[in-house]
Amino acid sequence: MASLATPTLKNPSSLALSSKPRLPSVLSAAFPNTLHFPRSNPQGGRRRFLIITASAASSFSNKPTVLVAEKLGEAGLELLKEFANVDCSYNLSPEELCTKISLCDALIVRSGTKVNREVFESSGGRLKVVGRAGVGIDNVDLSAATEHGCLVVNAPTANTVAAAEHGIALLAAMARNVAQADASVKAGKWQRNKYVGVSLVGKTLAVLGFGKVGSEVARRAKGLGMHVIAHDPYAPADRARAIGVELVSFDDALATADFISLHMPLTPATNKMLNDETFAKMKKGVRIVNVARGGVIDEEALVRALDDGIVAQAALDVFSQEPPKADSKLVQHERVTVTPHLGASTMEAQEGVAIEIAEAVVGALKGELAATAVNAPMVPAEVLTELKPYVELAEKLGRLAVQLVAGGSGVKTVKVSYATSRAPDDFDTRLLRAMITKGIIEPISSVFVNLVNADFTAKQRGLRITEERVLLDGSPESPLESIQVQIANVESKFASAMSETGEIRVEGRVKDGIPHLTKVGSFEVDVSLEGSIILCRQVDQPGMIGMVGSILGEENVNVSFMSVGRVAPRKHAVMAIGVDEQPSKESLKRIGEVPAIEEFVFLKL
Ligand SMILES: NC(=O)c1ccc[n+]([C@@H]2O[C@H](COP(=O)([O-])OP(=O)(O)OC[C@H]3O[C@@H](n4cnc5c(N)ncnc54)[C@H](O)[C@@H]3O)[C@@H](O)[C@H]2O)c1
Ligand SMILES: O=C(O)[C@H](O)COP(=O)(O)O
Repeated sequence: MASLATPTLKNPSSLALSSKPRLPSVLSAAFPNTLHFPRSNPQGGRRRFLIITASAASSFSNKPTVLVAEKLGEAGLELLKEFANVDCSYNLSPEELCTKISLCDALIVRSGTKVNREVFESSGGRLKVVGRAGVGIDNVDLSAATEHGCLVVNAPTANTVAAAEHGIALLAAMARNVAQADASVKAGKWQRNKYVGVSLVGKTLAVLGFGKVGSEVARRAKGLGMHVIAHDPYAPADRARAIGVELVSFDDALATADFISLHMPLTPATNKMLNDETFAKMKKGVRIVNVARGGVIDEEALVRALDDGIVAQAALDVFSQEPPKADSKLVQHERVTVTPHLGASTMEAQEGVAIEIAEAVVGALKGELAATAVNAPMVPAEVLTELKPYVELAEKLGRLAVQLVAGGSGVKTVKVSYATSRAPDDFDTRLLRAMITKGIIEPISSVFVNLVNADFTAKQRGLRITEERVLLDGSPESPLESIQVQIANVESKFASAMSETGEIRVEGRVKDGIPHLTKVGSFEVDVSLEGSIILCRQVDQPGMIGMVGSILGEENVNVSFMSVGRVAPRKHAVMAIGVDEQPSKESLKRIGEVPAIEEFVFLKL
């Protein structure tokens, strides 16, 4: 039975980008719908690349537009302006942000802008990068970013010292009532007995969250003569040992600390970590510093703990709502010292953060894989170069396999086998998996798939992709021998594509840098994966190639490749014909009418 149905390629024009002369061949081939620009690493380290989706080739012929929605240091702005049109629009309302965002390729924010789902939805697919000029990314909806294929980068290092210094400043100011005493003197009072403080030396400080800021706070607190302990479920013990800090359990930290300093990110797990229950476990008279995020403390519980005398004092730079309400009991509390989220606000840190984020955003727009990507895997440049032809092969095998499914839908279970002699830790399949996913999903949906959203998109569509490595003997010179893609639990419109075990099976390998289809079902074939392919199952007999070739030749369709795979002479054979042009329906019908041809399918790559 011949099949004339050809699934429509939803986005054939996307392939046009790959022939744009300005695209480096490695990356344009890797992601035809993407912009990829390599950039040298100023540190002289390994170059990394980011795969950025380009909604329109035309947007690249002009400069990209970067919206800077909060104040950014001059040095960073200068860097951005060398590459992009920069729109500095501060204090936008959420509605104004949503309106503007559809005209922007990148957005840079600090902690004051909520980059929520609506922002990504309003961007209409144009927004490629969100740059968070700082560490905390709790104001960016990462799930929504990933779903929209938008990369999020942050600037995780430049404000570490500033935040640690602010933590120490609050610690000392709180212990010595600096803010309260200052206000009192300015109010004309002289209350020396009222503002007697407590000493830091010899006291136990518990650092909760022993990351970059936490460890810098610990280092400084030790210099002040404090005994420092830390709790962090993920911190390496050797880092703590190197600073002379003991890692302890959460409960031990709470029970022994005279001072607690918070330095963990705000996540669902850390949200309201300090609450009525945990305050009850603290030493009476404990003092708390928070330069992390307001949300890690249940603020109403803190007011109760202050009033009950469990917490003697608190010094807070951050609040669950910023700015907090003017009549907030916590802010107005006499034993609470507050600052308006100033942790990162030093001249030096702001210049550093601005440069760090501008470099990350420009690099990302150029196609570099950002070292500070928050929601995408990083693939080193040399790995990309090596994988380039396999990346093409992976996408094309995905495209072929899905076009072989009867009706093109119902694809839920895909099994991918990589035949390789590389050790598992020397063989990263994320990019290949993303490309197979792209190949499978794009022809049958309107979804645009890239490295950022491939796994998410697969999961969302209920597509389960399992991977296995078939270990080969031999030299691991080339990363891969072959890739096999199997789709289970579906019918095929080309029965010969079914394997003995009932899956649609296609297999390919790279020959002289060109991806080839080498197996369909149980039939060995050999056709380069360029243009389009006609697969025919026929009774093996002389003259078949000539017969089909002349039908195509009559309408000037150029045959690029032909190969026949057969089970045995004069039995069934599968003929794979590569064509540069798409044959007309009439020609395809004539091929189907050749008596020896039992079934055929036309597949677009
Ligand atoms: N006030 C400011 O202006 C300012 C400035 C910089 C950073 N910050 C905040 O400080 C946070 C920390 O910054 P960083 O650069 O040190 O980040 P980091 O990622 O280097 O460190 C965070 C640490 O918290 C740990 N952690 C995670 N969950 C934890 C838990 N449940 N209990 C204890 N520890 C946990 C992590 O393992 C990590 O070591 C940021 O996320 C940001 O919210 C605030
Ligand atoms: O997470 C951070 O980096 C700090 O909270 C700084 O935030 P900011 O950029 O709004 O100063």
